[in-house]
Amino acid sequence: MYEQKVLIRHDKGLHTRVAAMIVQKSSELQSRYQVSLFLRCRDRERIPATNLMQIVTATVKKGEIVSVSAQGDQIRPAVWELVQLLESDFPMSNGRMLNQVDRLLQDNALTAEHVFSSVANGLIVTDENDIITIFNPAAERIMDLSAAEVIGRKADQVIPGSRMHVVTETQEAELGCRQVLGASIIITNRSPIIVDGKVKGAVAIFEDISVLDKVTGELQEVKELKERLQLLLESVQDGISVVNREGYVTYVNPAYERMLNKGKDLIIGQNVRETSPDGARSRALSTGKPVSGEIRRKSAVTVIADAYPIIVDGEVTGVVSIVKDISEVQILMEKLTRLAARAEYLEQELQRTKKPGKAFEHYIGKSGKVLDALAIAAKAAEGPSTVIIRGESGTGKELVAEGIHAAGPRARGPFIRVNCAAIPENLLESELFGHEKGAFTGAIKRKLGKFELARNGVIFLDEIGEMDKNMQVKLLRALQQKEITPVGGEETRRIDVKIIAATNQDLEQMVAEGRFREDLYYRLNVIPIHLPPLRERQEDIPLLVEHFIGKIARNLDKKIEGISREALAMLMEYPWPGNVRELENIIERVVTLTDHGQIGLSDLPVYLREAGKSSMPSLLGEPSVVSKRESEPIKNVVDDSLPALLTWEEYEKEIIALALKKHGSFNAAGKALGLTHKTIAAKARKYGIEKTIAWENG
Ligand SMILES: Nc1ncnc2c1ncn2[C@@H]1O[C@H](COP(=O)(O)OP(=O)(O)OP(=O)(O)O)[C@@H](O)[C@H]1O
Repeated sequence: MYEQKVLIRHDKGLHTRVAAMIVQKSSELQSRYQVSLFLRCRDRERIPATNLMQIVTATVKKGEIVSVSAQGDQIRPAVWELVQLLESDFPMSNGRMLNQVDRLLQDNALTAEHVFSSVANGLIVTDENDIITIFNPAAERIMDLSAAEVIGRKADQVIPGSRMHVVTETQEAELGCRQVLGASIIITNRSPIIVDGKVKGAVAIFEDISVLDKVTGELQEVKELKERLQLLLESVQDGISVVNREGYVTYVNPAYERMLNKGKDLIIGQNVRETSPDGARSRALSTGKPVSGEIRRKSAVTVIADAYPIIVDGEVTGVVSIVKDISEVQILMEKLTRLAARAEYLEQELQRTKKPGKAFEHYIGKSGKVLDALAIAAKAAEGPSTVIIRGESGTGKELVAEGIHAAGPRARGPFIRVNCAAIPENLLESELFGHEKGAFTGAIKRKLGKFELARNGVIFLDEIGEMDKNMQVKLLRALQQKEITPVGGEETRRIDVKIIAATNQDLEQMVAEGRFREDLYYRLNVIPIHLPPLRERQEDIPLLVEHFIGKIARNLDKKIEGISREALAMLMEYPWPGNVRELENIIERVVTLTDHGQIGLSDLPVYLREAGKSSMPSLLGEPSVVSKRESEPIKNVVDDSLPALLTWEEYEKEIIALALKKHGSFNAAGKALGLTHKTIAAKARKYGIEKTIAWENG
């Protein structure tokens, strides 16, 4: 770049009018020589030689050196001519030139005025006496004052809280001052105007930031709200996820990541329509309706999810889902269900009048048949094999089953008794295998079956011969596969129980008649134990009588010394169709009703005595209650014309037929004889006397 230095000789230096002449000349030279001209003084930046304001504010004095430079085509003549002007005395003789300079100055003044008027900020200028010289339209608007009434007057008199005079005095700028003016908030910069080191007044530029202030405040509130929400989302234990209208996951909180055991980088960006098209979120997105209570397995946990569509102006723009980990709850539910079922069972057991015995020592008997049976039972207790206990009603099958449980390795586990005859056929399956109603509600309404209740213990299937054939199939499957399927459920459950079945029925006969499945018979008949009827072990009667007298007297807090020889002989003679249960019942009644220390012949029920006389029991007295009216004539059931000795079965048939005739129902006849109604019914069927009762009862 070509540059030439010039010494300024003009007395007033480059003042306004001189500067205007330089600008005018430079414009002319630039267009004539196709160049751009610049001035530079005191090592400052170059300034365009056509910029009046910049030349004036450079305040170049007489005697200072100014560099003139140019860029473009003919730089030398252009620089030379401008140097000539700068070195001259700036003659004003040329009238044309004078006019042009004046116009330039006028234009510049108008431009400045226009700039002041158009700026959006308020502008106030005061002179060194605090007199307002400029008050632009924005200042009028913000201050609600008209320029006409304030220009020419002292600022601190017309502008409330004005500090222009302070700035003029101190010559120190005040920047970013916040000021409340009526309902508005104003921010002001005030600066002193210093020319040639002398203060010439002050300028204030200010703007109304009320709206900005309000927006800033709102923004701050939104920020705080966002922070709070963020904190909330991060600290809740429920998993939260958000998907957008296309189904892409856009947000997940840390709890959600934990539940999935995956970082959010792997989750965000997935599309739920692809990863889980039937899930709650996909459905809420497609239908625009909330989906709640959806149970899902996620990673290692079970969760319940609710999904809510985000609806903006009637359009679904995404979905928020809230997921709760219910694994713990499920475990607790499970425990609760188990405990509730167990409590219910125990309560039922308590209701039962019969007190269960503890182990084999409670099974009284020293006869060979009893010892044989107990030896097998003790062996059977050691292993896991299925046991079936056979014997007439009242022979103590349950007592032996309890003994097997108590003597075996599962003694610490439960002993669960199921009377297959007492439960209606349609309920037996759910009683044994349990039932459930749906995955979640099932956790509450689910009922555990006896097989599950007996886990780690023993299940005692009493009266197995009464089980209906459909149920026999299901039981067989359960025993073979060692697992059960609860009613209404799909999942199978392993069973871990020792099975003891019992029956007083002739299972072999039933198999032959097709009433009991052969395959189930073999599956159950692994270790059979036969309990002898009491009439086949008369030698045990004294032991049992002594045992029951002692036990019952203790319970009733009575002092009974024993039983007379005659009375005992009579008890030993009686055939005991109801076996030990009948004997126990009779002893209980005798002990209850007797008033003296030793039980004598007269304490025994009349029918026993009559049976003793004729070797046959009498049923027309009060067999179930010890008669207090022993003197009353008792009609002998046995016709004198009958042969003296009949077979046991003939006696039994006669006894049962008479009991049915007298009492009219299986139940009442059973009670009278100390037998269950099932046994009575079975025997009646066996002897073909059930029709009699139907006919008799009309
Ligand atoms: N050998 C025994 N020693 C002591 N008590 C016995 C004996 N046998 C049976 N009992 C008692 O007789 C009653 C009936 O016994 P249990 O219920 O075990 O008979 P069961 O053979 O299972 O009868 P059912 O076939 O009618 O169910 C019980 O109170 C039991 O305690």
